[in-house]
Amino acid sequence: MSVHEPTGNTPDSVNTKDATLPVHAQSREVEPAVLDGELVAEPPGPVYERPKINRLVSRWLRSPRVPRYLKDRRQAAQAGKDLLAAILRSPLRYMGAVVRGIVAAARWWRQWVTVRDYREAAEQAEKLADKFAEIRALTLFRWKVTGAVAVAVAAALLVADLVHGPRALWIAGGGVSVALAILGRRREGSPGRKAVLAGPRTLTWTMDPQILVDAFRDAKLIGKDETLRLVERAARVGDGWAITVDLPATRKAADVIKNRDALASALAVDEVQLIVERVRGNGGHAGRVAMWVADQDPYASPPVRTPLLPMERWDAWRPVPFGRDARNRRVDLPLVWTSLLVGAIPRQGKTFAARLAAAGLILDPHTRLYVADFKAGKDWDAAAAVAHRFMSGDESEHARMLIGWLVELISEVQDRYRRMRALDDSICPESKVTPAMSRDPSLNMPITAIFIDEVQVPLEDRSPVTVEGKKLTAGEYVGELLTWLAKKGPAAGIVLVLATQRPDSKTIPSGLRAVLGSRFALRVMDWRDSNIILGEQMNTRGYDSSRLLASHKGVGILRPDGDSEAGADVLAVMVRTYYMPNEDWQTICQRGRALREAEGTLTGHAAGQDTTPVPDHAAAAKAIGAGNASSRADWRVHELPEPLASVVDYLGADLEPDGREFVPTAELTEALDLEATTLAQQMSELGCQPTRYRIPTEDGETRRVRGYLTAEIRAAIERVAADEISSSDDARGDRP
Ligand SMILES: Nc1ncnc2c1ncn2[C@@H]1O[C@H](COP(=O)(O)OP(=O)(O)OP(=O)(O)O)[C@@H](O)[C@H]1O
Repeated sequence: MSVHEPTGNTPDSVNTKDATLPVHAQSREVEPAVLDGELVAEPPGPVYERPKINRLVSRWLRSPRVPRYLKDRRQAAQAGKDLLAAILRSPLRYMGAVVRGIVAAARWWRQWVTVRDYREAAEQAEKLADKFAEIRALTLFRWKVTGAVAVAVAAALLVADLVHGPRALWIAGGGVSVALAILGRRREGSPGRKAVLAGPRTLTWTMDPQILVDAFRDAKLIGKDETLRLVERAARVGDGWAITVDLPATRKAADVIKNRDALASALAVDEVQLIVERVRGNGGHAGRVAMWVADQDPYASPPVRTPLLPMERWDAWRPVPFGRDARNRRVDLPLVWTSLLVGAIPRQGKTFAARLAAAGLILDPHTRLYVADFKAGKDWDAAAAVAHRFMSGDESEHARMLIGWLVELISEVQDRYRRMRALDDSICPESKVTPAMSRDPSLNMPITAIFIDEVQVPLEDRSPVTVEGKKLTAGEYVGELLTWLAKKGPAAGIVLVLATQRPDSKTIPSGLRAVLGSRFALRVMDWRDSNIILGEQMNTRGYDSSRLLASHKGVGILRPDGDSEAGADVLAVMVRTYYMPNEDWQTICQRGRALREAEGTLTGHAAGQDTTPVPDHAAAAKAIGAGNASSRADWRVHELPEPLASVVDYLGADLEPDGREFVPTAELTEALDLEATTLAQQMSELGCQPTRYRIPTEDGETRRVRGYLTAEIRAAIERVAADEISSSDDARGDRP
């Protein structure tokens, strides 16, 4: 029931703003406000009927007590197959159990008839000689009992045969075989003879779950007396077997992922064949593991061509088809609102991977492209037909040209933010470009992607540039501009895709790496390089791209942006990129050009208007705050002695004043593979003394550990830099 407000003769004082202001009473007889109302019955709220049967079905499906094979058709089919296989194998298994039973019974009888226990007791008490006569008598007696029982059984069988016919013999034989089968059944921990050098281990866990449990125990993923719980029985999925199990309480699925190699060894498969994932969300928990074991190397098959090839066009806002995982599931890569770093040693497929990302954007005519190919090959040439700006070369002049582009993009981003602030909320609800805004020609805010292949070339360029009176190398300036763009650009619709052959921290500034959202690491030389691309400690979580095989071209570890839909569920995934040879790439670029011509969005280099932007360095320097930029760059410029250089490498952005405050010695020794005493000695030679510091532990407590304050490490770097400068000044002074 609700009371409706009066509408007709409402006094103004009730509804107008002024009425809320205090009013001085003119006289005592103030006319009271007359509120006119009407009682009406509240209309009944909508009743959403849920049929009972639906409720039952949903409870059935959600109940943890109902086994999976009664909920899922695939699991039911697998259960049926398993049952059939068990029935077919049962005669053999029965025979095996009977034979084992006969052996066990014979062993027992031998021990009994030779009075083994009595004899051993006498031996231990060193009274065998005294008891010898007794033991002999007992042995004789037991032999006689055996003979009597054998005669009695034979006689009983003969009588039964004469009275009831051979049926009786069959029944007796059946009964004895059942007893023997029970005696010889396989039990956990049952003793058996184990071969010293058994044959090769093979993958038989799909038949015998005990082998899976043993493998988890052997890999030390569960304790000796712990076991697994089956969530989804082993079933054929694609070209392999999938199974989902629950670990014992307190064991973590993350640890299984981390120790995938040990599990692969215990299961006798190559680690590329074993995929281990956590089951997340409603159907999963921190101890639920989904495993998939491929029948053979999943990357040995011919690569799959990109599905973009037959597409007429693509929407840049949709994640771009990037590749397939080992289970042949599609892996898409969101690009808008994020940025991508691709790293690997040469000839592993970096350019191919970066081109895949580009292909999706090329097929959207509302996307603007900047392509800088510092590889100076012909891999990117076809993109010149669609790119707003294009260059190919590895000289200093190209690095300078890139600086011009980046400064232009910084002004563009600032301009976009300014204009977005002025836009109506219905068009621009947050300070972020939306799909509609990016396609509106009047707003001129298209998704703008900049692809830089072999980005280490401009980042290592030592030619001097002067920005607002400050002297920098071109490489440092490029690093700072890229860092700013990677930080601020994505929300304004700028996508950065950087590919590098040298993913070390001296080349890619840690500040830049820290703000690149998505990472793709193809094969690298060691785990440090892998961590530099994928992020700190990723090797300890089971993601190390140095373990990939050289023959697996295009296979890498993709760590999607944690903020994106793809990155919300998985930390990282191993993927083999789609194969897009040059002719497919050229076709896509030509199609992209035709689309842009039709939409009237062909601009810049592709449209023959290749104007070099006039860089507004003053605005860019103001934006990136050139002052603090150089202090960070200093760490890279100066040649640091070991172990300081490795510490700087390892800590990366954590060493910034707004990064970590303290780093434990144990963490450094593990990361740098150094003895604690060696590290302490070398660091103290550089004037860096360890200290004790309280750090939070996993259970919420704090613990005092030894380590270094990052401020101390920064001070040591500055001392080295100061020494270097003074020694070079001295050297100059000494010159005649
Ligand atoms: N997904 C893939 N499937 C199969 N082969 C691939 C795949 N991606 C790349 N390749 C092969 O790997 C080779 C090297 O690729 P690419 O040129 O991209 O390497 P790169 O890492 O950029 O090398 P560089 O560092 O020398 O520039 C290509 O010639 C291609 O044949």
